[in-house]
Amino acid sequence: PKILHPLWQSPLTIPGGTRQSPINIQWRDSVYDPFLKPLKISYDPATCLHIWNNGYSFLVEFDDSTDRSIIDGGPLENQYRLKQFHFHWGAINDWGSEHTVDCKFYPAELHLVHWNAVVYPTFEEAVMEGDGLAVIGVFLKLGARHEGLQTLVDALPAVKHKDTVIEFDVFDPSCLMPSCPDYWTYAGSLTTPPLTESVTWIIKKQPIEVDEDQLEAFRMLLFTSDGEEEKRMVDNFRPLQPLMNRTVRSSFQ
Ligand SMILES: CCCSc1c(F)c(F)c(S(=O)(=O)NC)c(F)c1F
Ligand SMILES: [Zn+2]
Repeated sequence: PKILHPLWQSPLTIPGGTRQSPINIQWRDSVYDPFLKPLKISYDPATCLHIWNNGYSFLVEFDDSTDRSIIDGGPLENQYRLKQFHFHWGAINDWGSEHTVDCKFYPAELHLVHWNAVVYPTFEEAVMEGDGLAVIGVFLKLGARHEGLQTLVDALPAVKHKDTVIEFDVFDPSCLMPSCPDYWTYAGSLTTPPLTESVTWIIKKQPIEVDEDQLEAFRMLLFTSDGEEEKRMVDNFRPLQPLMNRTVRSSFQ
């Protein structure tokens, strides 16, 4: 029988998929690559547009019609434009991240999605190409309240239901970056439909800290639309996928 994911009604593994995400990052198996450059991040806070509950997560979307918010360097051959960021989280603090490190889950994971506008004319086309997307993954761990995240948390009640949007016109996602420059990188895929194998993953080694109230604010969002029977938006992470013939490289020794 075809086993479908309860949330996404899509196959848990893509037939013929050789570079699916997420994966467990086994620290000792990652290979230091001295040729990896530092990641360069330059975001313009004015490119922030709105927050949207799309029924899988809440997305903070950016104006990607110019190169005002971009990343460059790292494992990338071109600069990539910021399209949106979103999170994946659990019902409780014991799990929630998509990637794991030495089989350890974090309570949540931030994804900043960028696309290769140097080579591809649209985001939709980049989603279908092996070098089309670059996603920065940042782990969230329970700790001190994150002041930068709080402005986002305060807006979440306005997007409680699926398909609700709220204007959000100034936010600098750089405030969500950990101070340590170290990262792992590997070739992978989207973790939500269309699950295309188009992502260069850049996973930051150092997590950021958020407090319990901030994680609870994520958990009060709903998968469901207004008027439907309420289903809390939790556990919106995909199961781990086989590493297959891939090496995870590290930017640090
Ligand atoms: C056509 C996709 C719409 S944009 C998007 C997204 F909404 C999303 F959730 C993920 S993810 O796979 O869940 N996390 C990396 C993506 F990669 C994305 F590119
Ligand atoms: Zn994601």
